[in-house]
Amino acid sequence: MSVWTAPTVTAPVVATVELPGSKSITNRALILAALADGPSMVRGTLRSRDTNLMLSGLSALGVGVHIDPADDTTVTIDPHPMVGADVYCGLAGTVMRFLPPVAAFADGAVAFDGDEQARTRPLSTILDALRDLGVKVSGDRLPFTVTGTGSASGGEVTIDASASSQFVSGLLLSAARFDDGVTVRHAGGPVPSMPHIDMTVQMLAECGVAVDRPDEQTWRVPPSTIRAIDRDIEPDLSNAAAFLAAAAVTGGSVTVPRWPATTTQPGAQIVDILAEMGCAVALTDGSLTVRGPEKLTGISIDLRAIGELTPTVAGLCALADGESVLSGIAHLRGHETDRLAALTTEINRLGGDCTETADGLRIVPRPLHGARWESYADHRMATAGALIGLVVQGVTVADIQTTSKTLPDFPGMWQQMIGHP
Ligand SMILES: O=C(O)C1=C[C@@H](OP(=O)(O)O)[C@@H](O)[C@H](O)C1
Ligand SMILES: C=C(OP(=O)(O)O)C(=O)O
Repeated sequence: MSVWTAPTVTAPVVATVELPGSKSITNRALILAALADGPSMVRGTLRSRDTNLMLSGLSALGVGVHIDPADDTTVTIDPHPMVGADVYCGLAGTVMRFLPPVAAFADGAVAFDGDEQARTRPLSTILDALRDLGVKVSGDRLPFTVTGTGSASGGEVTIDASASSQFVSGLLLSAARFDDGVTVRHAGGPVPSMPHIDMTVQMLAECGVAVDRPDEQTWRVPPSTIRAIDRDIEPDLSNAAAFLAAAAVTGGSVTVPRWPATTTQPGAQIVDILAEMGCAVALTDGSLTVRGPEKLTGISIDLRAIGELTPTVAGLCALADGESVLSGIAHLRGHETDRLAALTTEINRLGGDCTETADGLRIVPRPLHGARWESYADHRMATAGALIGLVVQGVTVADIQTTSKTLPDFPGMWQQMIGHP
């Protein structure tokens, strides 16, 4: 496993950073296009491990996937009758939770597998839901098999989505194709990452599929046609967060072009977090600029809706003045790794003071020193290590390549940002 020496800067970072497409929007767009009533073109497609796995999975199922040879971010998806296949999910939550409902419409057995670490991610909720909707499923976690017959009855299902919003999104994305549609009711603790469910609902609406909300806990999708549409994918704002944070910790200035004026991406909320920690933020002519202060202040914040920002925010807190408390994120124990344990171990290894609470982290800033920062196959752990390493000498990050889960060339982009080609 490669070890990467995180570059340290002695001057404020001043840069403009172009971000590739959003993972969450890309993988939804690909699923919807595969289930649509004709070919669709997706422009600005993110080409990273998670989205390439989605493209491979769809292609194995028999869906036409045509990549423009002149621009690999332009992809045409041509729906065909689907067949039995082997599908590899890697560590991608969006693949392991969005594709099994699609497999219900294949004619044959679809065998799913994934990385070793993926086998412990919560999955049984959506597999049980599929069984309740009339789909044949064997297994409760990776590896498992969905045996499709070309159609499935659908109907009403009650699930506990408190471990992941992706259970709801996965069912909704395919719901219109079930004979009776699908009604998903949530019963359990609070659902995390609600903006990601709003993203699903909005993208379905763009394809002509209306999602009815009889109450806060219920989503109802009648059987209907998913219209083929062409889409442009927004830049990935959760990935932008690590680069904007570089301005915050160095007192510098980072600009991200093509920042959407309105978005369902929860990553957009990094702007409010950085402002609360003392940064100046400005959206000018579609570009977002963050200017870092002399010293960041700590923050107390409930991150339940925006959990995927946690590693970046925790990195900022470890470098801020004053205590920070991050709450509402117990479900991060089921992300790529147990992120609460991983952040606590790694921040403390550098001399920091991070404690796990029942549903989050308490971080008290301490002077940090260099050490090896482990990534746990988690792209956001790796970028958090790079962030701290910008201002703490001697930080090395294990397995920096794991960032390719959602960014094709993080090390290159980071070096370019700080002006070290
Ligand atoms: O639907 C999506 O695209 C996502 C939903 C969230 O998952 P959880 O609800 O499991 O946190 C988020 O953390 C993940 O990165 C992407
Ligand atoms: C939780 C994440 O990913 P996944 O889509 O694999 O759940 C993430 O990207 O922070």
